[in-house]
Amino acid sequence: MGLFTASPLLSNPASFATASEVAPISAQQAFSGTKTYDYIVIGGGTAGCVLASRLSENPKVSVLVVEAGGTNNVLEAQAPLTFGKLFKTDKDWNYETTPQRNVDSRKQFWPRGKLLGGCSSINAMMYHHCSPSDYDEWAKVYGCEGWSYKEMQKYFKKAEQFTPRKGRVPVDLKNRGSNGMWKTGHSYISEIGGKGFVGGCQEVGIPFTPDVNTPAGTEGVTHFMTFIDPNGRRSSAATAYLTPEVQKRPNLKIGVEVMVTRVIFDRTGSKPRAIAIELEKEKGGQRFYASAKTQIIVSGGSVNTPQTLMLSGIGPKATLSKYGIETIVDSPNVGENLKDHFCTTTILCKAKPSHTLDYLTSDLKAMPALARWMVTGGGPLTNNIGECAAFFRSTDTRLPVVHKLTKEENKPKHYGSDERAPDIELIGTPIAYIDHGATTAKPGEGIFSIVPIGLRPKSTGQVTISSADPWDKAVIDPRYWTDPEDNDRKVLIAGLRVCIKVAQSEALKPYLEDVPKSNDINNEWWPWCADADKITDDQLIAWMPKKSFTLYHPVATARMGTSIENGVVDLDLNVYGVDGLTVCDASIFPEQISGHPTACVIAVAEKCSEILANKASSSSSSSSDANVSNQAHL
Ligand SMILES: Cc1cc2nc3c(=O)[nH]c(=O)nc-3n(C[C@H](O)[C@H](O)[C@H](O)COP(=O)(O)OP(=O)(O)OC[C@H]3O[C@@H](n4cnc5c(N)ncnc54)[C@H](O)[C@@H]3O)c2cc1C
Repeated sequence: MGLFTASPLLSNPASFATASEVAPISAQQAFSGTKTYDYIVIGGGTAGCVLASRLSENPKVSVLVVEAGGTNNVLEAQAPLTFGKLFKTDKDWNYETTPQRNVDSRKQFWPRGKLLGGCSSINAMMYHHCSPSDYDEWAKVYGCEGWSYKEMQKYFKKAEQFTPRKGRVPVDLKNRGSNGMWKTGHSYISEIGGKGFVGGCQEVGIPFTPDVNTPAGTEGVTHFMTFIDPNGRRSSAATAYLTPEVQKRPNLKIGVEVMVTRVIFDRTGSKPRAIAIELEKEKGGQRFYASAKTQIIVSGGSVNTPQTLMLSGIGPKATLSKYGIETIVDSPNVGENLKDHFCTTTILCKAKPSHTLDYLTSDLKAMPALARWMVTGGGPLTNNIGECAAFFRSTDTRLPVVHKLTKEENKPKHYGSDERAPDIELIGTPIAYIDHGATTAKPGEGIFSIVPIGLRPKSTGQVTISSADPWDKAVIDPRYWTDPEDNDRKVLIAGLRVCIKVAQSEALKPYLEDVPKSNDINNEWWPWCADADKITDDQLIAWMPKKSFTLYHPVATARMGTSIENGVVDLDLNVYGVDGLTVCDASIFPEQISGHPTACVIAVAEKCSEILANKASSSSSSSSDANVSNQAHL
């Protein structure tokens, strides 16, 4: 076990795993015949980086983390505004859903990060605890004792290192963490967003709140906090938790550009026990194995985690049998209960180009901003796109615009996690956000984008497999807008009506151009250019699916529950039916939370690391077997 030289990232599996044509079948065989660690983390993404870092803090244990993608050391994963340039590259799993029957039968593009840091390296950096009642719901409604907001707060704080920024509305520092590994603060905010959009939200009755991440809840309109470091760089889970110092730890190995194809079990005992992982560098290539004495943790994210579990024999028996996979545990909830956040088509307002960031989509015009960012760490390239947002309830009677114009049968029910928790978010963006950023404003034109998001969907989807081949993509069917009450769409009608009023507010006017009035839903500026009071529900319903899109927040596909009947993992995140296997990522959320999930994933991973460390120390202190060694076997 020596210190690493050269790059600590290992892309040759032979340097951290053992080549073999056959998988080990017993713990004894695995631990004597393959490279062995105490912990193996599958996926060096958002949760995986936290786990690898925290577990390897104990120099007595050895940790291997294996990431299918490569390094996060690329400009687009560092300069906040540029993350969209990683979509559809080799840093993206580049998923697509099945055709969504209630969304014009369109397939939906689902980017997921395929690099160290996972989605936290390619996302919009919006830092959000969501609603405190979301976690109380986990505890009270889903029986997940130990996961209430009061209990989670400690992990949010443990993770965070907040740096106040001059010139920003001050926040109460008692609610912010100061000693954590993950850096948070405020990014560049445009005037059109910070004053125009925020002022517009206030005009319609949404109060300003400087901090949506406090025990007081998340209602209001805010200048979003981001995960940005004081040098203007993205603070992803990789940059925060796998720092150069952490990467050099002799007890941590980081494998990259290698796929974990399945988990291997010892089935000689009364209960199957996870003992090893199988790896491949490319489809049909040499197989490698690495073993774990203490625990294997699956952190592949909400799409890949259920896929890996199913390929390993844990999932609905009928699905596994269909593809000739031997069932280790018939676990009916693997891949089920999928919830995502879904947006309507974006409302586009024609803005004065000097007030938006559309010019930065031209590489040439972006050069001065790039130079500024590289030298000072400041300027518009630190904008995170989701710079300002508002959270409110679709049934809030203080927002009469929601109700006055909506037909009785289209009025939504509020399914927030408590009576005060939001079910709608509006995001205001100083740039054209169309087709996930792929369609830009015309040269010389400026666009301010506003979009509502349904935060508490009732539509429930599925992730499943289409074969036993790990290189075949998982099948994703979120079943958007299919809930029996059609409430998901009704919530968005309410959201759109508020958006339109904000778009037409006095506060935004000084930043916008004039366009001719039109009531034609095919006009590029509709519904901003229409008479808000004459827009019908039917028009909104016809328009909203045209370019509606995911907000990239799938959860719950390996959810935590009180038994295998309602969950995949128990309250310590152990997989039901086997020993030695944990899941830790967004897939374990029992229910969708009302906002942006990265902070929650990181808090969950902080808690999971603590659970695992406590478990190891209690079993080593109670173990009577003096030969059981916690030392690395590299
Ligand atoms: C474009 C975009 C914008 C977003 N914006 C925000 C935002 O502003 N704020 C916010 O809070 N959230 C945002 N999110 C959501 C948030 O980033 C994710 O919910 C969260 O990061 C998920 O963390 P995770 O650990 O569950 O999965 P991931 O971070 O996706 O990690 C999974 C990791 O496992 C790896 N992996 C998967 N399978 C294997 C395998 N078989 N072998 C080896 N490695 C494997 C993957 O490559 C990946 O690195 C956004 C997401 C996206 C995609």
